[in-house]
Amino acid sequence: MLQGVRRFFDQDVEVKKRFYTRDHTKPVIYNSNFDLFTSPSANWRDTFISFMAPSPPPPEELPEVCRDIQIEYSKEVMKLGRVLFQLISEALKLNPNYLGDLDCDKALAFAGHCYPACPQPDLTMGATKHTDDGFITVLLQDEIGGLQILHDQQWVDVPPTPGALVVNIGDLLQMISNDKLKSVEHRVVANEKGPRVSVACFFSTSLAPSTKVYGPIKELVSNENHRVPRNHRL
Ligand SMILES: O=C(O)CCC(=O)C(=O)O
Ligand SMILES: [Fe+2]
Repeated sequence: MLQGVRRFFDQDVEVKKRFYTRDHTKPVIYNSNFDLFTSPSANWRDTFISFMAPSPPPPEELPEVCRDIQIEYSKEVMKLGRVLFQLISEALKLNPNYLGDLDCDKALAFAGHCYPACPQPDLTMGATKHTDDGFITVLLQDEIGGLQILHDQQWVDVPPTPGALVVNIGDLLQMISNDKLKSVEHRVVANEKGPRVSVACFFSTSLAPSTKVYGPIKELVSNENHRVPRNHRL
């Protein structure tokens, strides 16, 4: 999969610019700094994004150099997601199908990132400090490294392990778990070595307008840890 992402970014600008857009209704959204106009600072990173579930784009709309692997990889991540949400449900002492029944495992956004080699890495960030806003993120990173999480006010490296995936809890899962699970703050430092590539698959809500309301799961709200419900319509 990482080779497929490298193949996408290695293409000629003339080929890539066909996908260049900030319009989220397009099947592939390729740009530098998808949050350029809302973020306080820019990232040293380019990204292409597609929404692969529940309604994937027609295969011919995906970049030819990585479409087969992108489709296959996304299917495997969906299968993994079903198991992860069962395990997380059990960890929360809920019925194993609980989070699946809430559709936490139904919508997937695929992001292929490229962090170019940076001549002055101490002057910028690959990705500035943030939390992911969905339920969970399944992350595949190459061997270069740079991902860090904030733990006890200290930045801790998440070193790349060949064949391993990193799973992050996101804001929505923190909210519905009534803060039992924490959405981890993380960032990516820039590097003189590169390009670094990674794939972040976000289990989130579908982009389609929905009347579904998510709030803290009632079984997880007791008298001791009661909080003002923060229901979110998505
Ligand atoms: O590239 C990485 O290692 C992290 C990417 C990330 O945090 C994100 O896409 O939200
Ligand atoms: Fe992230």
